[in-house]
Amino acid sequence: MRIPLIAGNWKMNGSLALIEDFGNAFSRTSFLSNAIDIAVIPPFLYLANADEAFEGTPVQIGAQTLYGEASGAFTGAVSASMLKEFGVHYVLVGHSERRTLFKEDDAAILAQARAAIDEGIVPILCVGETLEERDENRFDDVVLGQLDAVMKGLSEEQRRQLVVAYEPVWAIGTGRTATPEQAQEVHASLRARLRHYDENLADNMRLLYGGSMKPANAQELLSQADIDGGLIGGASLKPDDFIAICHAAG
Ligand SMILES: O=C[C@H](O)COP(=O)(O)O
Repeated sequence: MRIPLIAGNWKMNGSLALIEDFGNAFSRTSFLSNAIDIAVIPPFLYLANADEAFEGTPVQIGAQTLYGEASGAFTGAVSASMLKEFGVHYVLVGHSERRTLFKEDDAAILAQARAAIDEGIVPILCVGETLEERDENRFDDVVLGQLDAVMKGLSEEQRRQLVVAYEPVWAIGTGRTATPEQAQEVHASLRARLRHYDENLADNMRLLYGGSMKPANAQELLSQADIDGGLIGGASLKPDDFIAICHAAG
């Protein structure tokens, strides 16, 4: 019912050579094309090369962020229509690194999600609690608050375009993965909250897990009832690892 999505967020890593390596690796790999969706999310500068390198493979390209305005005097920013021109299918919004390092707040994240949807790009909304918030048992409030901040600002039709990624901040790049039970607990809360908006939406929305997912733990995480894919950081930089995770989902 929900097609798994495995998305590799390269963050500020990679090179033209790595794009080529991935293009070659995916050309040699066979997937059942309708069993799983796959995205590679490199830095902006490599999007055109990635689009070309992944031609003929099931991989779609994604962007790591965008700006919530259509055009104008916003030095350094990139709009949804520009991403669309480069064949971008997904865009991350609200990644914890953008929230923390680039001070993006809920209003900015909502504007980004709307701008993406208006251009037919699928926003992957990232939500997640810090270690302190988990230790204080506030993770549900934090994560559901981040979800509501975007859901409340979207129309029913717009909500249907969204993918959500739960990424506990304490598990990102730390090697410390949430246990499958911890991840499933939060995913179940997210899905329950989605039911307040629309039963059908809750059944169909894909909820990804992110945070130190790797070939060794992917299968167990992905077999949880409410985990519909992964948002992979470090392990998405090695073709063999990333492809192994894709196979675990398919
Ligand atoms: O966007 C990806 C996440 O931040 C996870 O990163 P990680 O797999 O390196 O922990």
